[in-house]
Amino acid sequence: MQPSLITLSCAFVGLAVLVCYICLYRVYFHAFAHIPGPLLAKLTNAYSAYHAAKRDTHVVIQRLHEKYGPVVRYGPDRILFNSADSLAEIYGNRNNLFKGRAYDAMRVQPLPSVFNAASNELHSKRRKIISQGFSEQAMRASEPKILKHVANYCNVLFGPVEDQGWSKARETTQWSAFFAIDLIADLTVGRSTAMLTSPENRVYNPARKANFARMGLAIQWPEAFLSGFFKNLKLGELLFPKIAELGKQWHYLLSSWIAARLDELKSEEKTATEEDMIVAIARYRDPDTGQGLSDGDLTAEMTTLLIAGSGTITTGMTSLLWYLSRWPDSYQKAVQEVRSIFKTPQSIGMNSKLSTCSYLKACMQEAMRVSPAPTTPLYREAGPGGAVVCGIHVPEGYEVATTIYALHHNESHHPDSFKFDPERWLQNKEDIRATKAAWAPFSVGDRNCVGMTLAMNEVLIAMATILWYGDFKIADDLALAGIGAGSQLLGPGRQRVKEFQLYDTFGASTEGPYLQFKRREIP
Ligand code: HEM
Repeated sequence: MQPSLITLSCAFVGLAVLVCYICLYRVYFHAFAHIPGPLLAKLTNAYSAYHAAKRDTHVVIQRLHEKYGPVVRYGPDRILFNSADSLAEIYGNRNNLFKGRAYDAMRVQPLPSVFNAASNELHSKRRKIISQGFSEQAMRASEPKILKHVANYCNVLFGPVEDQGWSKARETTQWSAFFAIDLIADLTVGRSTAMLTSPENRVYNPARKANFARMGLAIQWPEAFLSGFFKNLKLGELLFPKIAELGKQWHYLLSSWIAARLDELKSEEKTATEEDMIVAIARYRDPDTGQGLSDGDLTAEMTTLLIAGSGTITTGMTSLLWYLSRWPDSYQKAVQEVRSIFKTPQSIGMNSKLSTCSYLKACMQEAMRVSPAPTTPLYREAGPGGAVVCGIHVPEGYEVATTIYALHHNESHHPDSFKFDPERWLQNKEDIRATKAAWAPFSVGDRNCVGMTLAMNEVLIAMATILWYGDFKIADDLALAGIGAGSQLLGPGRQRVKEFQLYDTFGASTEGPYLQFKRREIP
């Protein structure tokens, strides 16, 4: 039987009343009604998903804080804070805030990992296990692999030369991404992805990028990617079909690498000779139960490491390359330091000499401040009874975050915040402490980055090796030189020419810088 016109009209009016009710409630009666923010953000998370799709989340949030102040409503049930205090309160260890549905929505693997585990209990169990892969012994074991992939990276960058010893312009985002994935695949599952050296393996790159884009959308609009009413409609996947499909393909590919390594381990003698992270992690046994991780849990954990340790390193490398190529004084000081500390390239490694490269380290910290890898707000959800952040009550189930990019450009913490100024990290101890309190590229607290030491070593070793072998400069070709730069044409918040532009895909994606490299004459 056809529904009558009256039935349809009633249904339409009913729906309109419901929508009006929800809108009025969210704007005037909601627990966050008193928090300022854009009207659309108060009504729906589709507002922040729109900005995730435009990849300008961090730029928009930084501007919203400038407009509305330190607390901004960025979704119906979400507020953002912007201070060192809020960073400590939200991500500090003793709060009632957890990774919740936003992290569930990002998950593709059937089982949770250390990254998206909601409960403290599961997280601390997993963190203990994963830390086996980052122990001092594991770090020492990783050094030869780091050096091998850094050598491949340098060979490509300094590669065939064209004019007066200078290479042609290299798009460093792409090469740094290949370096990062080759290295992390080798460190985690002993796999040679050879993206730096074998063009045929680069076909995976679009799937890798799509996975990050999917994560960026899902964290902003969890209800479109989670089970329930919307999942039946597959709204997230309907709106972004290519990203959703390619993103899943990346997971299938990583799972197949992990499965292959697990099969190898089972067929090897009990003591596997190759010390990749999966060996250290699979070997772990719970002291109480004697149990290790199941294959499914191992797959979830190793997938997390493969994803977490690739895009972030790419941004770490490219932003450092960008700022050193744009700030000649800093570049010269870093070159001088590296070439005076390391007499030979063989002496570069995870050693005491590396830790004396204080200027290079300051450059890295400063690049990670101005253009940090995490561009999305890392939401935390209030548990039963709610939480209090900077004096504001957050009811159970509602979410809060301090956006790292906005914090790094909060002028009260980092004056002249868009200036690349490594000297900030070389002042007296008191000032450095204040700078550091509002610096969080690796987040803080018990869910901070487990790979932080490894990541900093990778970036420092790679950059020290590049600077040891030769020089780099901005591409001569003006059409390429500007790629990655800010410009008035890119719109508000992206106008600063010397700021390396980030594009939010959960973590940052980047384009450029295009640089030319030249080996130096070794004295
Ligand atoms: C420059 C490089 C890196 C940056 C900037 C970075 C940044 C971060 C940040 C901000 C978080 C917190 C995420 C959240 O709260 O949702 C995080 C977590 C994590 N990172 Fe990194 N990361 C880097 C490199 C790495 C590497 C090389 C690995 C491993 C190979 C790694 C593994 C992880 C894992 C497993 C977590 C989850 C930790 C937990 O929840 O206990 N990261 N990272």
